Amino acid sequence: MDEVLHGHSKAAQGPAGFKQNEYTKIHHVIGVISGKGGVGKSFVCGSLAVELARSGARVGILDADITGPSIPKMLGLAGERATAVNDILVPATTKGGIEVMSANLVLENETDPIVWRGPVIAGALRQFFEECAWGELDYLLVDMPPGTGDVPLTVFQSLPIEGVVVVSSPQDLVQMVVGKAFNMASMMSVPVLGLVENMAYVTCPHCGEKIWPYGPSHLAQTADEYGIDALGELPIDPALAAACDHGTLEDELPQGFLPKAVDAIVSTCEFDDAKASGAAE
Ligand SMILES: Nc1ncnc2c1ncn2[C@@H]1O[C@H](COP(=O)(O)OP(=O)(O)OP(=O)(O)O)[C@@H](O)[C@H]1O
Repeated sequence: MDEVLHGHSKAAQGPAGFKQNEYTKIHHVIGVISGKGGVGKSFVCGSLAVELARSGARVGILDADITGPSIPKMLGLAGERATAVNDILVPATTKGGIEVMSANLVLENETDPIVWRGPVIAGALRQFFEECAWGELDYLLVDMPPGTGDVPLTVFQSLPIEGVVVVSSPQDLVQMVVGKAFNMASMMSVPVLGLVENMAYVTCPHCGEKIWPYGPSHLAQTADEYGIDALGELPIDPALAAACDHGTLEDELPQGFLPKAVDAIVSTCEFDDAKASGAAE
Protein backbone atom coordinates (compact mmCIF):
# COMPACT_ATOMS: atom_id res chain seq x y z
CA MET A 1 0.00 0.00 0.00
CA ASP A 2 2.77 2.38 0.91
CA GLU A 3 4.31 1.79 -2.49
CA VAL A 4 1.04 2.60 -4.25
CA LEU A 5 0.70 5.87 -2.34
CA HIS A 6 4.26 6.99 -2.43
CA GLY A 7 5.84 5.32 -5.43
CA HIS A 8 9.54 4.80 -5.81
CA SER A 9 11.15 6.34 -8.80
CA LYS A 10 10.23 8.11 -12.01
CA ALA A 11 11.24 5.05 -13.99
CA ALA A 12 9.03 2.78 -11.94
CA GLN A 13 6.00 4.99 -12.12
CA GLY A 14 4.92 6.72 -15.20
CA PRO A 15 5.33 7.68 -18.81
CA ALA A 16 8.80 7.62 -20.22
CA GLY A 17 10.61 10.93 -20.00
CA PHE A 18 10.10 13.31 -22.91
CA LYS A 19 13.12 13.83 -25.15
CA GLN A 20 14.50 16.97 -26.74
CA ASN A 21 14.32 17.15 -30.53
CA GLU A 22 16.88 18.29 -33.08
CA TYR A 23 15.56 21.88 -33.00
CA THR A 24 15.90 22.21 -29.26
CA LYS A 25 18.78 22.60 -26.86
CA ILE A 26 17.42 23.32 -23.41
CA HIS A 27 20.06 23.52 -20.72
CA HIS A 28 17.86 23.65 -17.61
CA VAL A 29 14.22 22.91 -16.83
CA ILE A 30 12.78 24.47 -13.68
CA GLY A 31 9.21 24.03 -12.42
CA VAL A 32 7.03 26.51 -10.57
CA ILE A 33 4.47 24.71 -8.40
CA SER A 34 1.81 25.41 -5.79
CA GLY A 35 -0.18 23.23 -3.42
CA LYS A 36 -3.44 24.62 -4.84
CA GLY A 37 -4.76 27.04 -7.44
CA GLY A 38 -5.06 30.79 -7.41
CA VAL A 39 -2.00 31.67 -5.33
CA GLY A 40 -0.23 33.50 -8.16
CA LYS A 41 1.95 30.64 -9.42
CA SER A 42 1.72 31.81 -13.04
CA PHE A 43 2.44 35.38 -11.97
CA VAL A 44 5.60 34.23 -10.17
CA CYS A 45 6.59 32.02 -13.12
CA GLY A 46 6.13 34.94 -15.54
CA SER A 47 8.04 37.29 -13.23
CA LEU A 48 10.95 34.85 -12.92
CA ALA A 49 11.10 34.54 -16.70
CA VAL A 50 11.12 38.33 -17.10
CA GLU A 51 13.94 38.75 -14.59
CA LEU A 52 16.04 35.95 -16.08
CA ALA A 53 15.53 37.34 -19.59
CA ARG A 54 16.50 40.84 -18.42
CA SER A 55 19.77 39.37 -17.12
CA GLY A 56 20.54 38.21 -20.66
CA ALA A 57 19.51 34.56 -20.35
CA ARG A 58 17.61 32.76 -23.11
CA VAL A 59 14.30 31.83 -21.50
CA GLY A 60 11.20 29.89 -22.44
CA ILE A 61 7.99 29.10 -20.57
CA LEU A 62 6.13 25.86 -21.10
CA ASP A 63 2.64 26.57 -19.80
CA ALA A 64 1.74 23.16 -18.39
CA ASP A 65 -1.31 24.65 -16.69
CA ILE A 66 -3.20 23.32 -19.70
CA THR A 67 -6.74 23.88 -18.47
CA GLY A 68 -6.06 27.32 -16.94
CA PRO A 69 -3.42 28.93 -19.11
CA SER A 70 -2.62 32.50 -18.10
CA ILE A 71 0.99 33.03 -19.20
CA PRO A 72 0.36 34.31 -22.76
CA LYS A 73 -1.98 37.06 -21.62
CA MET A 74 0.28 38.47 -18.90
CA LEU A 75 3.22 38.54 -21.33
CA GLY A 76 1.38 40.37 -24.09
CA LEU A 77 0.65 37.33 -26.27
CA ALA A 78 -3.16 37.40 -26.06
CA GLY A 79 -4.52 36.72 -29.53
CA GLU A 80 -1.17 35.35 -30.76
CA ARG A 81 -0.86 31.88 -32.23
CA ALA A 82 2.01 29.43 -32.19
CA THR A 83 2.92 28.47 -35.74
CA ALA A 84 3.76 25.03 -37.05
CA VAL A 85 6.35 24.08 -39.66
CA ASN A 86 6.29 20.48 -40.89
CA ASP A 87 4.39 19.34 -37.80
CA ILE A 88 6.84 21.04 -35.47
CA LEU A 89 5.37 23.78 -33.31
CA VAL A 90 7.16 27.10 -33.09
CA PRO A 91 6.61 28.93 -29.78
CA ALA A 92 5.37 32.51 -29.70
CA THR A 93 7.94 35.06 -28.57
CA THR A 94 7.30 38.04 -26.31
CA LYS A 95 8.75 41.43 -27.12
CA GLY A 96 11.42 40.81 -24.46
CA GLY A 97 12.41 37.57 -26.22
CA ILE A 98 10.77 35.01 -23.91
CA GLU A 99 9.52 31.98 -25.85
CA VAL A 100 6.12 30.69 -24.79
CA MET A 101 4.17 27.54 -25.56
CA SER A 102 0.67 27.31 -24.14
CA ALA A 103 -2.70 25.72 -24.88
CA ASN A 104 -4.02 29.25 -25.43
CA LEU A 105 -1.63 29.66 -28.36
CA VAL A 106 -3.03 26.65 -30.20
CA LEU A 107 -6.75 27.01 -29.48
CA GLU A 108 -8.89 28.48 -32.21
CA ASN A 109 -10.56 30.70 -29.67
CA GLU A 110 -8.85 31.71 -26.42
CA THR A 111 -12.09 31.56 -24.48
CA ASP A 112 -12.80 27.97 -25.54
CA PRO A 113 -12.85 25.85 -22.38
CA ILE A 114 -10.37 23.01 -22.30
CA VAL A 115 -12.31 19.95 -21.25
CA TRP A 116 -9.67 17.37 -22.01
CA ARG A 117 -9.14 14.26 -19.95
CA GLY A 118 -5.78 13.38 -18.40
CA PRO A 119 -4.34 11.37 -21.33
CA VAL A 120 -5.17 14.14 -23.83
CA ILE A 121 -3.54 16.71 -21.57
CA ALA A 122 -0.49 14.46 -21.27
CA GLY A 123 -0.38 14.28 -25.08
CA ALA A 124 -0.47 18.07 -25.34
CA LEU A 125 2.37 18.37 -22.84
CA ARG A 126 4.43 15.90 -24.83
CA GLN A 127 3.84 17.92 -28.00
CA PHE A 128 4.78 21.16 -26.24
CA PHE A 129 8.10 19.63 -25.26
CA GLU A 130 9.03 17.04 -27.88
CA GLU A 131 7.42 18.52 -30.97
CA CYS A 132 8.28 22.12 -30.39
CA ALA A 133 11.27 24.00 -31.83
CA TRP A 134 12.49 25.77 -28.70
CA GLY A 135 15.95 26.55 -30.07
CA GLU A 136 18.70 27.01 -27.50
CA LEU A 137 17.45 28.02 -24.07
CA ASP A 138 19.34 28.55 -20.84
CA TYR A 139 16.15 28.05 -18.85
CA LEU A 140 12.80 26.50 -19.63
CA LEU A 141 10.41 27.42 -16.83
CA VAL A 142 7.41 25.15 -16.48
CA ASP A 143 4.25 26.72 -15.11
CA MET A 144 2.93 23.56 -13.47
CA PRO A 145 -0.74 22.74 -13.11
CA PRO A 146 -1.90 23.69 -9.60
CA GLY A 147 -2.31 21.12 -6.87
CA THR A 148 -1.01 17.61 -6.56
CA GLY A 149 -3.25 15.58 -8.87
CA ASP A 150 -2.83 13.49 -11.98
CA VAL A 151 -1.60 16.22 -14.33
CA PRO A 152 1.16 17.68 -12.14
CA LEU A 153 2.25 14.09 -11.51
CA THR A 154 2.52 13.49 -15.27
CA VAL A 155 4.55 16.66 -15.67
CA PHE A 156 6.95 15.61 -12.93
CA GLN A 157 7.32 12.18 -14.48
CA SER A 158 7.78 13.34 -18.03
CA LEU A 159 9.84 16.51 -18.03
CA PRO A 160 13.48 16.59 -16.95
CA ILE A 161 12.81 19.01 -14.10
CA GLU A 162 15.96 19.95 -12.22
CA GLY A 163 14.28 21.76 -9.37
CA VAL A 164 11.07 23.52 -8.38
CA VAL A 165 10.16 26.83 -6.82
CA VAL A 166 7.10 26.51 -4.57
CA VAL A 167 4.66 29.43 -4.51
CA SER A 168 2.30 29.89 -1.60
CA SER A 169 -0.30 32.31 -0.34
CA PRO A 170 -0.12 33.48 3.30
CA GLN A 171 -3.06 31.23 4.26
CA ASP A 172 -1.46 28.18 2.64
CA LEU A 173 1.60 28.63 4.83
CA VAL A 174 -0.63 28.34 7.86
CA GLN A 175 -2.84 25.58 6.49
CA MET A 176 0.07 23.37 5.44
CA VAL A 177 -0.94 23.30 1.77
CA VAL A 178 2.74 23.95 1.09
CA GLY A 179 3.48 20.53 2.58
CA LYS A 180 1.54 18.85 -0.23
CA ALA A 181 3.60 20.56 -2.92
CA PHE A 182 6.83 19.91 -1.04
CA ASN A 183 6.01 16.24 -0.51
CA MET A 184 5.02 15.75 -4.12
CA ALA A 185 8.36 17.12 -5.32
CA SER A 186 10.18 14.95 -2.78
CA MET A 187 8.32 11.82 -3.85
CA MET A 188 9.35 12.54 -7.42
CA SER A 189 12.95 13.10 -6.28
CA VAL A 190 12.96 16.68 -7.56
CA PRO A 191 14.86 19.20 -5.41
CA VAL A 192 12.87 22.12 -3.99
CA LEU A 193 14.82 25.33 -4.59
CA GLY A 194 12.77 27.27 -2.07
CA LEU A 195 9.50 28.88 -1.12
CA VAL A 196 8.02 32.21 -2.29
CA GLU A 197 5.15 33.77 -0.36
CA ASN A 198 2.94 35.69 -2.77
CA MET A 199 0.43 38.39 -1.81
CA ALA A 200 1.93 38.66 1.67
CA TYR A 201 1.55 42.40 2.21
CA VAL A 202 0.43 45.68 0.68
CA THR A 203 2.43 48.88 0.64
CA CYS A 204 0.49 52.00 1.63
CA PRO A 205 0.55 54.30 -1.43
CA HIS A 206 0.64 57.35 0.87
CA CYS A 207 3.26 56.59 3.50
CA GLY A 208 4.99 53.46 2.13
CA GLU A 209 4.23 51.46 5.29
CA LYS A 210 3.94 47.70 4.74
CA ILE A 211 0.60 46.32 5.88
CA TRP A 212 0.29 42.57 6.49
CA PRO A 213 -3.44 41.81 6.01
CA TYR A 214 -2.99 38.15 6.97
CA GLY A 215 -0.79 38.89 9.98
CA PRO A 216 2.95 38.45 10.29
CA SER A 217 4.50 36.21 7.66
CA HIS A 218 5.01 32.51 8.40
CA LEU A 219 7.42 32.14 5.49
CA ALA A 220 10.67 31.71 7.45
CA GLN A 221 9.07 29.33 9.93
CA THR A 222 7.50 27.15 7.21
CA ALA A 223 10.67 27.10 5.11
CA ASP A 224 12.60 26.04 8.21
CA GLU A 225 10.15 23.28 8.92
CA TYR A 226 10.75 21.72 5.51
CA GLY A 227 14.45 22.51 5.45
CA ILE A 228 14.18 24.68 2.34
CA ASP A 229 15.14 28.25 1.54
CA ALA A 230 12.77 31.16 2.09
CA LEU A 231 12.86 33.06 -1.21
CA GLY A 232 11.00 36.16 -0.13
CA GLU A 233 7.57 37.70 0.39
CA LEU A 234 5.92 39.46 -2.56
CA PRO A 235 3.43 42.32 -2.21
CA ILE A 236 -0.12 42.48 -3.47
CA ASP A 237 0.42 45.15 -6.09
CA PRO A 238 -2.61 46.51 -7.99
CA ALA A 239 -0.31 47.92 -10.68
CA LEU A 240 1.06 44.44 -11.35
CA ALA A 241 -2.43 42.91 -11.37
CA ALA A 242 -3.33 45.50 -14.04
CA ALA A 243 -0.10 44.75 -15.91
CA CYS A 244 -1.05 41.05 -16.03
CA ASP A 245 -4.49 41.99 -17.36
CA HIS A 246 -3.05 44.35 -19.98
CA GLY A 247 -0.19 42.05 -21.01
CA THR A 248 2.50 44.48 -19.93
CA LEU A 249 4.22 42.53 -17.15
CA GLU A 250 7.55 42.67 -19.02
CA ASP A 251 7.46 46.47 -18.94
CA GLU A 252 5.96 46.96 -15.50
CA LEU A 253 7.74 44.42 -13.32
CA PRO A 254 10.04 46.37 -10.97
CA GLN A 255 13.76 45.57 -11.29
CA GLY A 256 14.85 43.02 -8.70
CA PHE A 257 11.31 41.96 -7.80
CA LEU A 258 12.22 38.46 -6.58
CA PRO A 259 16.02 38.40 -6.42
CA LYS A 260 16.35 35.44 -4.06
CA ALA A 261 14.24 33.17 -6.26
CA VAL A 262 16.19 34.21 -9.37
CA ASP A 263 19.49 33.57 -7.55
CA ALA A 264 18.26 30.17 -6.37
CA ILE A 265 17.55 29.14 -9.96
CA VAL A 266 20.78 30.51 -11.39
CA SER A 267 23.02 29.10 -8.67
CA THR A 268 21.37 25.66 -8.73
CA CYS A 269 21.81 25.46 -12.49
CA GLU A 270 25.42 26.66 -12.31
CA PHE A 271 26.10 24.06 -9.64
CA ASP A 272 24.53 21.32 -11.79
CA ASP A 273 26.60 22.47 -14.78
CA ALA A 274 29.78 22.35 -12.73
CA LYS A 275 28.87 18.89 -11.46
CA ALA A 276 28.14 17.68 -15.00
CA SER A 277 31.41 19.07 -16.40
CA GLY A 278 33.33 17.60 -13.45
CA ALA A 279 31.76 14.22 -14.12
CA ALA A 280 32.62 14.48 -17.82
CA GLU A 281 36.34 15.11 -17.17
N1 LIG B 1 1.37 39.73 -6.02
C1 LIG B 1 0.35 40.01 -6.82
N2 LIG B 1 -0.11 41.29 -6.93
C2 LIG B 1 -1.16 41.58 -7.70
N3 LIG B 1 -1.84 40.69 -8.45
C3 LIG B 1 -1.44 39.39 -8.39
C4 LIG B 1 -0.34 39.00 -7.59
N4 LIG B 1 -0.18 37.66 -7.73
C5 LIG B 1 -1.14 37.26 -8.59
N5 LIG B 1 -1.90 38.29 -8.99
C6 LIG B 1 -3.04 38.23 -9.90
O1 LIG B 1 -3.90 37.18 -9.42
C7 LIG B 1 -4.45 36.45 -10.52
C8 LIG B 1 -4.19 34.97 -10.37
O2 LIG B 1 -2.81 34.75 -10.50
P1 LIG B 1 -2.20 33.51 -11.27
O3 LIG B 1 -2.88 33.28 -12.57
O4 LIG B 1 -0.73 33.70 -11.27
O5 LIG B 1 -2.59 32.36 -10.24
P2 LIG B 1 -2.26 30.82 -10.31
O6 LIG B 1 -1.82 30.39 -8.95
O7 LIG B 1 -1.33 30.53 -11.43
O8 LIG B 1 -3.67 30.25 -10.59
P3 LIG B 1 -4.02 28.76 -11.05
O9 LIG B 1 -2.92 27.92 -10.51
O10 LIG B 1 -5.33 28.51 -10.39
O11 LIG B 1 -4.04 28.79 -12.54
C9 LIG B 1 -3.84 37.03 -11.77
O12 LIG B 1 -4.79 37.85 -12.36
C10 LIG B 1 -2.64 37.84 -11.31
O13 LIG B 1 -2.52 38.93 -12.11
